[in-house]
Amino acid sequence: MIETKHWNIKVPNGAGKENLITDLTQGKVLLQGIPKDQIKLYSVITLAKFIREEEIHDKFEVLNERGQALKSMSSGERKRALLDYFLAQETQVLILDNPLDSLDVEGREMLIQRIEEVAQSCQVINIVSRERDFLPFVSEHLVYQEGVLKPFESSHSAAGRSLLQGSIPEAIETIEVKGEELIRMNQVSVSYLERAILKDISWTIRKGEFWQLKGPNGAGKTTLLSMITGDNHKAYGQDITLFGFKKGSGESVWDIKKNIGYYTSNMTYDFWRNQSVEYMIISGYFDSVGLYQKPSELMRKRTEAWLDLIGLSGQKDKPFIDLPIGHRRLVLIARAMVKHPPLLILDEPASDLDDHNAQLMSDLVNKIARESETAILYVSHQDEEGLRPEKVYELKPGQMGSTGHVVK
Ligand SMILES: Nc1ncnc2c1ncn2[C@@H]1O[C@H](COP(=O)(O)OP(=O)(O)OP(=O)(O)O)[C@@H](O)[C@H]1O
Repeated sequence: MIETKHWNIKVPNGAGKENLITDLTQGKVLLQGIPKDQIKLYSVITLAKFIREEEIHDKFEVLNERGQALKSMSSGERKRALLDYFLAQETQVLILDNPLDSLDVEGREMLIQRIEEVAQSCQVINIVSRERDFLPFVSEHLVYQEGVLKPFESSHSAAGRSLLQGSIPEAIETIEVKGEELIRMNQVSVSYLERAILKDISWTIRKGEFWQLKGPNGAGKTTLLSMITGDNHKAYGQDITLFGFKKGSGESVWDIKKNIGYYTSNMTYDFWRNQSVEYMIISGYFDSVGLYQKPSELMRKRTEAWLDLIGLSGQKDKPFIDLPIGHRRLVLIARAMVKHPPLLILDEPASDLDDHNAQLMSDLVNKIARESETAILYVSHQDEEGLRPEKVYELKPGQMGSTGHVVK
């Protein structure tokens, strides 16, 4: 009997992961001679297809143990549910595209164990952006570069050295907030259909503070954020004060939104497909992305300074969508920051990034924290090496919903 070889393959951002996946699923590399219907692929694209089926055709093929559909699950819950669905099917080869990304510590351990069990009877190919996501029981390592699979050698990080040159460009106008507090929540609780998610959250964010919000998958981080951004009607009737406005006191959406710069990793793929890199940053000065107003000279100058800082001035006319993912991430963070909002929210900014780009991103966020008056709320289930939040707020799940704790 021939021994089954499992593979960890590191694919740096921009190396052409889609081409590799096509070659694998068509049996052109590593999997020669295996029937195509015996090769299954788990990826975010597969996940998006299942969600579309739910939305358009009311077809609910993947449910979790609570019978919940993918659409209303948290991002980590979705990943787990889809992987469970795949792992339950018999197949000769399972290709996993970044399976551990955005899972919490416990979720990662459970999943690694589950994949190891499955690997007794099927071949596993684990494609990752970061070395830390290599499956520990797999001994064969490769890296995909210039369209070719090569032997893998561990890369040495440039930790401690700043990768960005220059300073954070200044704001054009100051956005004033009265007092020292930006956000105050007092005993905030949220439930969905009898299920308690958040329990008695009391939390204050003050001007200029650098917070990390963490907690395991499904703990309620996104739900808590939606209390701040005003995107959840469950915020009404709660004791919440946002930028000096008591929630429900007649404040407009704009009264709140003008104070927030927002970035979430979904934005990297979502929209603005035909816009240039320069436009993407300039549009941060305007309230609406679609309505292009004429930028002032000063806006252009500041945008140029941002492009210099993130090392992309030579690429300003390029379509945003053609940039590698790590650069798109920096552009979107710059876009969220151009106005120096009182609060910058970064929701899972490291997801899908490789080691080098994750370090660049952390570098930029640390710099913003050091050199501006903006408060930062960095949301992630996982600690990011090199990131230096001064304060950490942690959600801890419990029977009655997650409780919140200042742990640093
Ligand atoms: N509209 C909804 N209906 C029912 N349940 C919901 C809804 N929205 C969220 N939930 C549930 O609330 C819980 C908290 O979800 P949330 O997305 O806030 O978690 P999270 O901490 O951001 O998780 P992750 O790290 O996995 O993204 C999850 O169990 C989720 O399934």
